[in-house]
Amino acid sequence: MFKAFVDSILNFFRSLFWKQEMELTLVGLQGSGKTTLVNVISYGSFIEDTIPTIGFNMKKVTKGNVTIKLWDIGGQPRFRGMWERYCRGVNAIVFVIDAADKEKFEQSKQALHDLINKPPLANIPLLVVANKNDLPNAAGTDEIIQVLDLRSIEGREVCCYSISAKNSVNIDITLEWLVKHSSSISK
Ligand SMILES: Nc1nc2c(ncn2[C@@H]2O[C@H](COP(=O)(O)OP(=O)(O)OP(=O)(O)O)[C@@H](O)[C@H]2O)c(=O)[nH]1
Ligand SMILES: [Mg+2]
Repeated sequence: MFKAFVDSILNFFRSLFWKQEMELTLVGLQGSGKTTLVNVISYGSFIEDTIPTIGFNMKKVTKGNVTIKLWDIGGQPRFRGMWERYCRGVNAIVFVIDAADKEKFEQSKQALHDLINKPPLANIPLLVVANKNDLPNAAGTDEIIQVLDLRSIEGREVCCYSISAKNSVNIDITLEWLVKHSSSISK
């Protein structure tokens, strides 16, 4: 009883003084669902008619005491040269893969490893989100970890979640991981 009272007082003061700002960059092949995920995080709802991202978009959202700047970079081949620049100095990289599009797994693996092997991106935490788990043939996390060879990645925090931006599945744990594991590298 007394402990609960003390905890609530502490939480109140924490909420007054504890503020966190972070920047995340979302990358991944075209059509994997980056913009849809950003929309779900920002507005809490699925927006069906996204158009391919040309270049990049930025959205700023506040969740409790955390303000998150989300960089959403186009996944078309002509924009992939921009990925590294927008990943420099961010608190975490979010790599989005369409878990149902198995034909593109190899391409995703290449794109991911090309990116994270760039020296300026060393140590930046990496969250792989296997999106579209609402589709019947979507691969689960074990398969994604294997096809993307995530176990070979060393020297940074790495995690993989199976999500559905469409049905808002596992969006909360995705954000929780990002807030908890984000490095304090500043842009
Ligand atoms: N079934 C299903 N469809 C999804 C999901 N997330 C996104 N989509 C659909 O996938 C398509 C592409 O989504 P976008 O968010 O535009 O993909 P993107 O990664 O931003 O694509 P680029 O901007 O071209 O790189 C759209 O038709 C979305 O409605 C999901 O969780 N489940
Ligand atoms: Mg997009």
